[in-house]
Order: sequence, then C-alpha cells, then structure tokens
Amino acid sequence: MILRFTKMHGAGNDFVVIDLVSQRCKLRTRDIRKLADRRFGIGCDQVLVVEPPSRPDVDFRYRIYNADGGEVEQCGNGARCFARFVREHKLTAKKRISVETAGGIIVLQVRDREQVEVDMGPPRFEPADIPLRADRRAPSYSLALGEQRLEVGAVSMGNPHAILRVDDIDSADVEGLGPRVEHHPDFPQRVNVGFMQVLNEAEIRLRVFERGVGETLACGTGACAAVSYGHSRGWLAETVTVHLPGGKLSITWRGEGHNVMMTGPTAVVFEGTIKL
Ligand SMILES: N[C@H](CCC[C@H](N)C(=O)O)C(=O)O
Repeated sequence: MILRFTKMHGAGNDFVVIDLVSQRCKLRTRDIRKLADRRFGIGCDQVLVVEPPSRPDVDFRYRIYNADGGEVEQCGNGARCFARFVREHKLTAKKRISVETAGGIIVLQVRDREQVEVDMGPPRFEPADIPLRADRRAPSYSLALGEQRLEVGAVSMGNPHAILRVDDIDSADVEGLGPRVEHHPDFPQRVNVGFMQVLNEAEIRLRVFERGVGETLACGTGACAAVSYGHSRGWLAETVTVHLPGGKLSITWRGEGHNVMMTGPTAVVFEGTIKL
C-alpha cells in the first residue's frame, strides 16, 4: 500500500499527517509505529489522521496516535497543523473548522498562513475526569515515588496531565522523573508530565515528558494544562506566554467555566509517499 503523507511540526512537536478523506486505508498499530519510527520509518512524535466527520455538526474527525501506536484523546500542536493541512490540501476553504476528536469537539481558527488559534475546551480538574486515583479534588496531590513524595497538579485537556512546579527547568530531572510519573499507578491511563518554571504571572518556561513518546520540544495540551493549573493556584494571569524548547505558545484561560484558548505556529517540512 503506497500512502501519501505530509511531515509537519508545531513549535518543534512533529507529526506525520495522513489524509484518509481522499485516500483509503486501514492503519494498524504496527503501521503507526513504523510511520513514527525515526530510523525504520519517517519519524514523528504523533501520527495525525484526517477522516470524514462521523456526525453532521462537525467538519472533520481527527485521530491522534502517539509514537508508541496508542490512540489518544487530544493533541494541541497537532490541531493547529491539522487546520493548516486541510486548507492547503483543499479539503476545506473554511477558516473556522470544527473537529471531532476522541477527547471532544475543538474549534480551529486560522489566523494567517502559519498562526492558528484553537479553542481547546475547558480544563477539567475532577480526579475522575483526569483520571487520577484520589478521594476528592485538591489544589495539588502528593505522589509517592519510592522514598520521595512529589507535589503535582493534575488537569485533563481531554488527555491527562500532571504538572510539577520547579525553580529551573534546565536542571529539572525530566528524564528521571518523567517516566516514573507517566507510569505511576495513581494515573490509570498513564499521564503526560509537565515541568513548569514560573518566570512571572504572564510567562512560564515548560518542558513536557509526553505519555507514549518521551520528552518533546513542545506540547500544546501540556501548555494549556500548565497555565490552567498555575492560574488555579493564583500564580498566573489569564494570558500567559509559554516558552517551550521548540518555540512559544500563547495560552489564555479566564477561569472556571471558560475554555482554554491556544495560539501558536505551524510548519510544513516535506511531502512524501511511503510503502506500508
Ligand atoms: N502525548 C499526548 C498526546 C499528544 C499531545 C501533544 N503533542 C500536544 O501538542 O498536545 C498524550 O498521550 O496524551
């Protein structure tokens, strides 16, 4: 099977985007893993699949697979690239695009050729929504990790996020703590792990060890989760610039009852075909 693909990234979080509106194929887990493999395939953090909508009130269905082959609920950087992809491939001429994901409906607003704003929906803090094993919602949670205990925030953006506030992300033990928190039994569906350094109420630095991938250069839902958590703790204003290793995102959250708005860059790297 020969498959056309487009290689894209959003602030360095990279994707293989597959149009299954104009080409027909069934992608198996091993196909996803091959597409994402940086030696035996194309290489990416996530594979994004464009499908026709399964309901009349949205424009597309958007499936997201981590490099390990697992399908997940949401991908913020991928959503921006999705919007650029469907317009540049003439699958729509709309600038406001509604998309169904496994984590809910999101609305993409194309600002210009590269910048896209995404309404990411509301952050959810209830343990059952994350999911997190905890008796009740709390400002933060104490995670037992061997001899040590970690204070983490927990938020769902459709996908699960744990956030650790640190003094300096450059010296944070992302590679050591990331996998141990990702696989912690208190997160039954595993979890993305954000390391947040608050510079001031309108700026943070963030590194994310992503579920199913490892550390990425940027994580859109991770940025939304970190700002929502920081705002809920009184550390951050409503609009925050998030500095990630691969670039920066602008996140706005006006508090409970509001959705999180994310604006950021998109880039097309190359087009190609691959034999699966
Ligand atoms: N690794 C994430 C999915 C991709 C999220 C990220 N790339 C983004 O931009 O939001 C998860 O397992 O929930």
